[in-house]
Amino acid sequence: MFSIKFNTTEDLPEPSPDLITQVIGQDEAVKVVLSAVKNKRHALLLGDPGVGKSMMVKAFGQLLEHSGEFRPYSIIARPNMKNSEKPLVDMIEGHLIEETSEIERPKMMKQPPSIFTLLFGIIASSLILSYILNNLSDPSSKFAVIAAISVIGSLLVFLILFLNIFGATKASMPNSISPADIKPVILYECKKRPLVRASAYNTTKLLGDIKHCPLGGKPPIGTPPHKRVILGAIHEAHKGILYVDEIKTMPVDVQDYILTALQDKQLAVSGRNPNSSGASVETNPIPCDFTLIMSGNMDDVSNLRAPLLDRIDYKVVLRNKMENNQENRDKLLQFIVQEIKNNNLRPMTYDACCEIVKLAQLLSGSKNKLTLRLRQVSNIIKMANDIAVGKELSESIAELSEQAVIIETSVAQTTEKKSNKRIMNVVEKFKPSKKAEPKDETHEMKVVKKAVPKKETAIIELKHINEIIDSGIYSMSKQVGIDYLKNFKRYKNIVSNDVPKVGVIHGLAVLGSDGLGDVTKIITKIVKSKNPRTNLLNISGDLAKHSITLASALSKKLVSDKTLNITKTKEDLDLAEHEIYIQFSQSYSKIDGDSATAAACLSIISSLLNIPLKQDFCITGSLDLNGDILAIGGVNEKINAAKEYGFKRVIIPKSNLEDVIDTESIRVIAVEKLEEIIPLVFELN
Ligand SMILES: Nc1ncnc2c1ncn2[C@@H]1O[C@H](COP(=O)(O)OP(=O)(O)OP(=O)(O)O)[C@@H](O)[C@H]1O
Repeated sequence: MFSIKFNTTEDLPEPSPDLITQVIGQDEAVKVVLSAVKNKRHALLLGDPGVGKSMMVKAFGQLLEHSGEFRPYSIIARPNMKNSEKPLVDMIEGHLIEETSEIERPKMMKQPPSIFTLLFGIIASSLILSYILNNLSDPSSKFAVIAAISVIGSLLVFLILFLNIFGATKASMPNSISPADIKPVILYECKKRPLVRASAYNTTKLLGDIKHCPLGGKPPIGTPPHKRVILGAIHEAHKGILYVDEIKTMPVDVQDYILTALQDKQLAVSGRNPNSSGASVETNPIPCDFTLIMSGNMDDVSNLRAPLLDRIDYKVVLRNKMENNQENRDKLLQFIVQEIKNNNLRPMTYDACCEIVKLAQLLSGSKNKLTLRLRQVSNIIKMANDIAVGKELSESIAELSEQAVIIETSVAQTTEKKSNKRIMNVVEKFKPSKKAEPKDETHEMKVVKKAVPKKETAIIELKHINEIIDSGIYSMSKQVGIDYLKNFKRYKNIVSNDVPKVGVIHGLAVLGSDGLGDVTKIITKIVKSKNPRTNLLNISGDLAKHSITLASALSKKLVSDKTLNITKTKEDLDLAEHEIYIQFSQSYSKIDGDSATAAACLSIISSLLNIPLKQDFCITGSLDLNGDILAIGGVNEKINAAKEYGFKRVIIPKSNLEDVIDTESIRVIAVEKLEEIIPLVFELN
């Protein structure tokens, strides 16, 4: 399996701390994007979720920190004396030194206590007052307390109301500006080449904002505009990388702003919320010369405006699977070791690592491939770790309570003269929460020590991985599928048997996006009718409907042309006077696709010619008009379903044979043409 032998992953070398060497299976993409970043070209990373897009960008950030010269800089904001609504933002190259000590850092605005605070205060003080008064017997003391609290309360109410109601009015009055209000503030200090990450939907984080001031935003009560400027990620990424993920959610106006920033290499910050006092404030353009890397899934590109897409030089598609060879299996092993180290997990046994490789095959859909959707694999490893650790804990706790019972009994027997309190003390000490070492180590306590859970001994074993895979807990659709099969399978009238039936065949389907196979019974009945047509029952998806209609036409043609080499025909067969009913029996979940065409075609032929079909096999395969059996998806899930229902044979397209992972306890027959299937499935004698 791997080029190295080991018992557990603890025997393997530690992973490299360099993130770039931790990215596996994306060598081409890494090379391309690395050169893009070095040459300050913009890039778009596309690929399935969890294939390592963010990880790659993080790795580039780590590399950039150590590459080339970088001159630190700071961004400061000053008040604009001519127009206070247009604060001035400057970039200062180099380290901030003492002469800029005049500059202060922006603090969060202190807001006056609200009316709610006032109400809360009144209720709280009334309660305290009533409590105090109840406890005072002297009437003069009661009077003094009431008077004192009334004076303090009135002052507080006045102050709060003044700040809340008259604050804004006061703010608009001509004011004298204090020196603190004209001090410049540091908005951002950049000491190393930045990698700034922002989600596409977070407009404020991306483009910056001007904070709201409930007091009107003018000194002395309000906060001056230059102190309310918040820089965006595009400004903080100046001279570095701006990484924007989730491009699907990027609003069109944000795309336009980014476009402007890319072109002008500068962008002003203005208030984003029209209801805020910041809406009327706008800074001068602030430098933002960055390398843009965006990422998303393949379909998300449609959300990007053409002019922005045009300015992205590199469009890199990340792979979602790699070849299953020794080199890549070793890489997968490296990934397991990394995940264990990076997430502080327990070591994993050799067998469990092999099972992860098998899982990677299954998730890739082929024996010859390994999935690169590694977040999913990582999640499974983490959950298996939780089970391993959880089992250890529960075993220890069980062991602990067992010991406690033994000791309780032995203490009771051997120290009859001692008081009950003493016994209770000993039993108390068995509790694992008591960490303190007993001073006087008695026999009972030694036993207790033995029973305290041993730390860090759990190992992730094959059974833990299998528990996660079998439960399907890592995928919602898998769980729904498992639940469906568990609760519904027993009602399904599907049994592998040796009694051939006319028009009845077992097809195979995959339920849900993450795939769980199921067997579907297809039944065809022909009835005499003046209206010759094909009726489809319980078939939901459009593709399925079209393909079964096609299968019906093809089977009629094959029967009328007598190309199937089947001599027996129904005496009264006249296709012009028959209506065909095809039913996907007990198929209640949405099934789409064309993988049931071969099965449906055989079922119709069986009905048309009145020849029974054997009932000991399942079949999957897409059929084209030439009678060729073409590849289908989810072949492994389908084979597993056939096994689950007890079938001994499964017919699959030849082009899928190389994907088949496990052929244990079932005969897999690969076919290329419809003619090849005829002798395998019809009871011709
Ligand atoms: N190619 C890879 N090499 C090593 N680990 C990987 C790789 N791809 C994914 N992983 C693991 O999966 C985790 C998630 O990957 P990452 O966030 O980079 O995926 P993504 O492609 O950005 O996903 P999304 O599109 O959902 O944001 C990583 O932290 C890492 O543990």
